[in-house]
Amino acid sequence: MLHAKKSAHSRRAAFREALSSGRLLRFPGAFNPLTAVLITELGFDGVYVSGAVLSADLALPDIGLTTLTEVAGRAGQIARVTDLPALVDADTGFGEPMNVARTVQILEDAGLAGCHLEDQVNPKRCGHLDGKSVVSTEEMVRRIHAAVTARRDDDFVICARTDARAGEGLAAATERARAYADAGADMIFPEAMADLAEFEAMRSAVDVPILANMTEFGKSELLTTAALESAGVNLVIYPVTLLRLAMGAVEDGLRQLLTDGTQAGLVDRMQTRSRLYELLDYPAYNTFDTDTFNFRI
Ligand SMILES: C[C@](O)(C(=O)O)[C@H](CC(=O)O)C(=O)O
Ligand SMILES: [Mg+2]
Repeated sequence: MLHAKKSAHSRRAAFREALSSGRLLRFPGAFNPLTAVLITELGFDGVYVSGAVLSADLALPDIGLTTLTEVAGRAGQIARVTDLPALVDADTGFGEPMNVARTVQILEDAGLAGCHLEDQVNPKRCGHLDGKSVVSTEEMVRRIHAAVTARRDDDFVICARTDARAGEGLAAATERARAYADAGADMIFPEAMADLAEFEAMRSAVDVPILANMTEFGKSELLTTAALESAGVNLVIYPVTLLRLAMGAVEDGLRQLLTDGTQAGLVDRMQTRSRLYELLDYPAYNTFDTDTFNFRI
């Protein structure tokens, strides 16, 4: 009811422990808090808060237009409804290393379990598009130092993402990953790996956990959890999957509504009122007032 039961710190500690278990953790991208409730109920290991989704939700392209306040606000709303750890996309950290430091503290305050910071230049773009540029390794190391030094909870996970694979090749990406881990990053997010062999190469390059981004319509082959786990990947995100599914259904539904002049033919595909109320834990609010849930559905 109302909120997560576990403190942010205990969720972070559990996240750390799970990351070192050798198990693959599955983090679908929640496009709103209600989605995070469903992700939790169905037994996933965590919730991802995607920058691409956050900007698309505002009808904006993912080019760094969203502000720290917007990202922290939405990520906080999502993190507070689940006992699972929530990992948020902090893009390039919203500015200079000093901005990165402030970003980390604000995301900690918002109850997140961790964030990822990437080595792209500003304005950034989706990691699966062509034409990306990255900052120097030294500049990214400064971002990581700022992040690691700023956090007040040592269990807050700082994940460093490298976008170097596309422009500089796999060897450069693994070299950067090593430098980022040496600088104190807790996890590496190698962006736009082509296939399992590339994840394996990244796995042997670093000792810290690694993250796989299974985004659709991108540059990575969509690999199964079994394959990723066998390659030693620690965490998989499905960042935009649920938004794409929902928007596909929304568009189909709108078209059918226009054609049929009624939504009657769509009702079978909808989440029912009773399922929605179950997810909202509606009856539990009778703890406050027994007249709250006094109807049948
Ligand atoms: C993971 C990602 O950073 C995101 O914002 O979700 C995106 C996903 C996408 O655009 O498909 C990315 O840059 O890979
Ligand atoms: Mg992103």
